[in-house]
Amino acid sequence: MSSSSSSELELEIFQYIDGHQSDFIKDLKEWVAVQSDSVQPDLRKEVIRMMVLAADRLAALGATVNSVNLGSHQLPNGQDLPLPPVILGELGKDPQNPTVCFYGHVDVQPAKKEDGWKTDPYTLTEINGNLYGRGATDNKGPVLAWINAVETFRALKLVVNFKFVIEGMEEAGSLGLEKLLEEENQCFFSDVDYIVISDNVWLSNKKPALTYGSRGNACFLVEVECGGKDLHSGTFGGIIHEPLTDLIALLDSLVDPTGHIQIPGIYDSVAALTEEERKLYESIEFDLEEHKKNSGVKKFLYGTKEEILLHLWRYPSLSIHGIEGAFHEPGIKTVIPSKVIGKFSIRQVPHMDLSVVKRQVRHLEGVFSRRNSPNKLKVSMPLGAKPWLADVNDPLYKAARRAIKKVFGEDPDFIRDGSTVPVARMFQTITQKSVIMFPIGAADDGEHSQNEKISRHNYIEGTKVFAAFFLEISKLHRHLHETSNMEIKN
Ligand SMILES: C[C@H](N)C(=O)N[C@@H](Cc1c[nH]cn1)C(=O)O
Ligand SMILES: [Zn+2]
Ligand SMILES: [Zn+2]
Repeated sequence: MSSSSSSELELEIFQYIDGHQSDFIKDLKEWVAVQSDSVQPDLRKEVIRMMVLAADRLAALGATVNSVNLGSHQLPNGQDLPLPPVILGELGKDPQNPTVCFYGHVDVQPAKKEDGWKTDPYTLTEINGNLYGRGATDNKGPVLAWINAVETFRALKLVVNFKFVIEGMEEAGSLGLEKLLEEENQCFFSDVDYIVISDNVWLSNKKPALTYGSRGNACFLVEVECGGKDLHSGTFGGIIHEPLTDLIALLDSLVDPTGHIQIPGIYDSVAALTEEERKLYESIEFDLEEHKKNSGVKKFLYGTKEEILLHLWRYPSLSIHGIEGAFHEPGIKTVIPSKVIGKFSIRQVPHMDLSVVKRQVRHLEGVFSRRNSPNKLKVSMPLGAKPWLADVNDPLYKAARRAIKKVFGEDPDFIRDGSTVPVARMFQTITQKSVIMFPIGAADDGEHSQNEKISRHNYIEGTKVFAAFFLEISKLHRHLHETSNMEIKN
């Protein structure tokens, strides 16, 4: 930590954080132990239990906590499932202080030991300075780092008013959240000055970063059905149009081997790359070999740093995620599945429009009709999140950059992210407040993957960075207000 220019208050705070490392890790262990997987319906109870834990943690901090009931949602099979509540928390109301609203989520992606985890995904395990467990970096670790930074301040002196938005459906598309934000815009958000999201990772394993843009995501289901039951492939194979064969042809029509999306018109509205941007990309430090090593693959689709960054941040991508209804167990089963559902998503970028993308995906209907199959095709887009882009000249970025410099001793990378935090764009559009993505996880944390982790270093120094940020944003905010008051007087 570079503390040459740190104030006494900062040093006191940093010492407090260092001295409470084991408490902070114990908290994370307790949270990781909850299987708050929002994707699998049978684990919804665990997500709701997790929301109670998070609400209790905020209440213990002294925050006023409102767990807002969002009702329920319907699954594609017609089953009704309760949505977890969204927590709106509040701590401090000093009109002299800026009000910073933090967003985080405490639901996680599915994880099973058999998927190839070295350790039990729901038992936080420290190996060589890394804390392994589902949700360690996405997003329980960063949420706790923020809460623990707030706790540190509360033990001393609050320089910021805090608000919290904690949800439990981010991994399933933040269902119900947009409506709540709209309803609360004139109430809960009316006195918020700044919004901070810490739900992504740095571009590098070691160098900190601040994120000013992210892609959106349009998720699609492609359902192909023949009769009402599975069939014996000896009795019916060769005489029927098989749903899985149709589906594979449909999925194959989406993207070519170079990664180019084959849906006509999909690239039409992608914002043109400016010369300034191109230069920016050239100047970004990015270790292609490190990134390849993190992914575990042998070769990327593109060979240069600039092409890789452009295809992650500036261009859309299409990924195929799975096929429901297809036989996937080990061994052989000579069956023809009667109904299969292909799942794919398109990460979109400015200025792509979700409704246009949805229309363009009707390309699948054309491919299907050329197959002359009597089967039933249904294409739907159950989820659509928009891309987000922020202004790096906002005071939020200045304060965060100073905090990073103070704690990590170097300036952050200014990056975009290829993944999606649906709430980023919602906050921006609905509240019109400034939003920053302020990651503390590293590029090799393995979000959504086996052996997800956050390093002890990032977790603890990340807590310090958030604490340093509170001081910086409070200084900057006061300065901005004094300057604007002077301008009014003159
Ligand atoms: C970046 C964030 N931690 C995350 O993982 N977001 C998910 C959200 C999502 C998008 N479509 C469906 N869920 C992601 O980018 O996959
Ligand atoms: Zn996340
Ligand atoms: Zn995630």
